[in-house]
Amino acid sequence: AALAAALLCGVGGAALVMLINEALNAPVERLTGLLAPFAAIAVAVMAAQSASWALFAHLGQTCLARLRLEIAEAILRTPYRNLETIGRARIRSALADDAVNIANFGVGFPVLVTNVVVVFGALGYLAWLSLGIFLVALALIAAGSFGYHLSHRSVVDHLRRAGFSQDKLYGDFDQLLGGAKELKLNEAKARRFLDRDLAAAIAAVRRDRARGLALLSLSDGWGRFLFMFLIGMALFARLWLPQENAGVVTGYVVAFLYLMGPLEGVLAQLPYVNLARVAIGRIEGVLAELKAEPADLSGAPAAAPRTITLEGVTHGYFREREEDVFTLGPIDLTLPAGETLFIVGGNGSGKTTLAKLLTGLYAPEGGRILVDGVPVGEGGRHAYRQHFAAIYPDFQLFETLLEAADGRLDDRANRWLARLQLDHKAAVRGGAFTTRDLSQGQRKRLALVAACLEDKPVMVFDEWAADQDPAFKEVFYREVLPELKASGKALVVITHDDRYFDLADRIVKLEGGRVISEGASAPRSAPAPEPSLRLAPWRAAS
Ligand SMILES: Nc1ncnc2c1ncn2[C@@H]1O[C@H](COP(=O)(O)OP(=O)(O)OP(=O)(O)O)[C@@H](O)[C@H]1O
Repeated sequence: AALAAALLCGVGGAALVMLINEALNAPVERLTGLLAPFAAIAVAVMAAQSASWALFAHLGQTCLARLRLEIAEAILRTPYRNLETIGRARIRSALADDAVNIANFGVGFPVLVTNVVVVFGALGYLAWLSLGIFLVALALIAAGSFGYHLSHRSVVDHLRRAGFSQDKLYGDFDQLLGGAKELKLNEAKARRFLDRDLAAAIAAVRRDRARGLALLSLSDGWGRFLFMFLIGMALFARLWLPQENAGVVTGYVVAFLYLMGPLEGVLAQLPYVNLARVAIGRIEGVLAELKAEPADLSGAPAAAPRTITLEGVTHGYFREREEDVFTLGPIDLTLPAGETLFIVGGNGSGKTTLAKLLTGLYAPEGGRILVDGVPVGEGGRHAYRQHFAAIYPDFQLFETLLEAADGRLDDRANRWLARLQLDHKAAVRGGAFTTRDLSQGQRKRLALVAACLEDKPVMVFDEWAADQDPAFKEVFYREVLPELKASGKALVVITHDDRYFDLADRIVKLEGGRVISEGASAPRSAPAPEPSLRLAPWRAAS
């Protein structure tokens, strides 16, 4: 419908050119006969134009909404490791700028269609007026279009390059917002970041976009020049084609002048067409990388596992810059229901990586995972992940909680909040936290409430207690964990809190990606040695 309305508008526009020319050359007695058609076509053009613009705007926005949902769905369905390697900046860029460029094209598309139809209709009329002049005009237009086409290829190249620079820019914006505290505390650091990193990324986008658009304006100017040339050619055609009558020449000049508007409309839309072309390519690229992992989403939740077993499981990170690979494993580990397993080890020893493998966020590169003796295949990983509730150090605290089966979510949540000494700060009403604006440690407690309410058979805490005060650490290790354990859950606790190692049923210690010890209890760490790196003493004011 949108396209039909745009076509109608274009055909009406071309008809108006003919009518105007007729009216200009018609004797007065014929003029009355042309008045009604002129008025009718003018009204039809206006109505068709409004309709096509409104419909295309609707189409553009619908397309934008669907695209965003499609990308969001793809983000959810792709393996987690894929998201880490593609990077947030690129995905955000696709969701924001690229998608908007496509929607903008949707808004401008009727202008393009209408104007292209007007241009072609008027050209047809001109061919009918005089084939000789028309053929010369056509040859000129063909030559002009070729020049246009050549410059457009490099326009698209520049715009594509601007897209890559934009990904980097989005990454820097993340750093600017995420690192606002650090930047405010250190002016030199802020200036360096702003003047070097951010300014360079902004300049790169500006440079490539500006070059692309400048090149486009050159070809735009070339198009306009060509048009003037065509008008001149029609004006002076009688010098070379004396047999042409003045009426035909007027027809040409009027048609060309009338066409200036539509042609400018087409030229003005070309940057948007190109931006949209580049954006579509980039979104397709991101969507292709966001390949969905096979998953059966319809299945009923599986029964709680009695044991989860990792057999020779490995995972490697390749870091291009250092040409280095960190490999975790091979790891052999069995986690029975109701067991509290502590995973300990130094920074970078692979604890979080192991937790990501255990929870199914990473697919094992080697080895396999078994649930009650049955291997978890590629297609079963989605269902497998549903056995876990985990709080990672970079947890996300969602405002709303999942509705409980018994419909008493608020009661249960508020009881948990009281247990975690947060009832004076926040509450759960209508399945949502009343506030999330709390301290980091308090927000982590809210995340703990959300995780407990999910009521999963296995819970993973990745350094959960690291930012809790000593009193609450005590509550967490001595009350919350035993209570969760008593309800039959398997608990995996990644921790450095050696004061509480005695609470573990088993402790696994990692070093350099390998299990170096595993046992019912780990030796308490020896008293801390004298620090070899002393902090510089405060310099006394001289
Ligand atoms: N996203 C990543 N990309 C590439 N390499 C990574 C990534 N995450 C971790 N690594 C590598 O894996 C190693 C183990 O990281 P991991 O996060 O598992 O350690 P960890 O034991 O949890 O450390 P911490 O106690 O500091 O949290 C790191 O030393 C690092 O070399």
